[in-house]
Amino acid sequence: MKDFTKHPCFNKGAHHTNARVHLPVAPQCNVKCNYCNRKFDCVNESRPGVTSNVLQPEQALEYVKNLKNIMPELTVVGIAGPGDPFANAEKTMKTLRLVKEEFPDMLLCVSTNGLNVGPYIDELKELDVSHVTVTLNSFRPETLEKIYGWVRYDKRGYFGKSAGEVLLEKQVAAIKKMKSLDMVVKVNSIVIPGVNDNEIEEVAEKIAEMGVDLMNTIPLFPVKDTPFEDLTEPSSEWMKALRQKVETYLPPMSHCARCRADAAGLLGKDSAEAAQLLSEAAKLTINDGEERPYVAVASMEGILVNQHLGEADRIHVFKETPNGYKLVNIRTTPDRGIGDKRWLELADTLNDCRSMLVGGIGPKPSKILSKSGIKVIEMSGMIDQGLDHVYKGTELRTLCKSEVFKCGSGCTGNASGCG
Ligand SMILES: C[S@@+](CC[C@H](N)C(=O)[O-])C[C@H]1O[C@@H](n2cnc3c(N)ncnc32)[C@H](O)[C@@H]1O
Ligand code: SF4
Ligand code: SF4
Repeated sequence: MKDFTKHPCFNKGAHHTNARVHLPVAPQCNVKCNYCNRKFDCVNESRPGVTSNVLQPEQALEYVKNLKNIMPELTVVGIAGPGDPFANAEKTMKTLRLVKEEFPDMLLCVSTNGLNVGPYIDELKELDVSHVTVTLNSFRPETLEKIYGWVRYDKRGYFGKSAGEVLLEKQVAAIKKMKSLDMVVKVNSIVIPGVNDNEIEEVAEKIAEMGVDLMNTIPLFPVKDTPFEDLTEPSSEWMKALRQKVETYLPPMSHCARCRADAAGLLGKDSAEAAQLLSEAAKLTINDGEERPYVAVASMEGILVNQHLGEADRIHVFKETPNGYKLVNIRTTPDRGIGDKRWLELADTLNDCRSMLVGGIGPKPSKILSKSGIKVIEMSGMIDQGLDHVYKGTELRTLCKSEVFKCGSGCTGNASGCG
């Protein structure tokens, strides 16, 4: 039986003695919170959603191994972004599994918006993930509408009240299921002045009825370039009074440090050595996808992703090395005018590539390449950015096709796709 008293967030008594690490393996998110800005590469900012690197699961395991050597007081491994663990469910579950196999006594936890955790709860339980945090900000759709720009669930986008309704329904179902499996559940509620600050007691009452163990009322941290950037952060006196109200329903958490997605160390005392280990782990070459080590790129000059596949006579092929990305070779695309055969032959030519970066692509070739195991990514910009996305999982601002390249415009084709 694991010792739950060793979790510094769930047990205040442990926060001077027991350390936690957040593994930043989950860069994507399925929700747009109007207070969140997931900016990477900012070592000086200490707030949720920020990380200096994104790790692959295997890199994360190496990081934990090295960290445990210098931080024997490490008792908790959690995943809290920088996006949402279950918008990156495969990577999250793989990371938890790897850590559990290597460190069976480590406490495992995840922090999620709750939208897509439902299908993974049984597996989390099986992996002995004991502590789950769900961010739930209101029970009222008219308030949720003000907090969430959009919600993406099951490949559909939701806006306005319906976004809040979908999110709330999934959060409530997930919390109920987790409690039925006896998991320790904490709810985070971000206190947003003038938006949900007069509903926090209502949230406390309702989650207490659902058996939630702990409530963490977090004052809004107004972040630049977010819709809530101009709101005022609630004062500590105000937060204290609020926590006293919460206490009548369930235990409040009062020592949350609003940590980064790559936080490591004792709460409020993140370790500089850990930051160094994290950056080293991010450079490790991993074997995942070794049978397809390369990435194909449609580029005119080998620097930018700037070609529609239908227009490309040559494809640049890159690989990741410990010294950065290297061009492996340039391959000729099959001749035009042979219909689908052109794309089947191209798939064969690129059978050692795991992904292809293109400025644009028609539906037919996209389908054929994807079916043959090549993940097609439409983007514009520096090739290195696309390679970082494939190899390191960093976020990519994927432009919609019309922003990148209009099929047919500037193309000698007829805009009917390149098939
Ligand atoms: C970055 S999120 C990652 C986990 C997950 N995506 C979620 O939202 O629960 C971790 C926590 O930070 C909170 N958070 C993000 N931005 C914040 C801000 N500007 N002020 C206060 N809390 C914030 C989130 O609401 C969440 O409770
Ligand atoms: S769900 Fe979490 S990571 Fe996603 S936008 Fe909201 S706070 Fe940021
Ligand atoms: S953000 Fe709060 S709950 Fe999460 S690790 Fe930091 S102190 Fe713990």
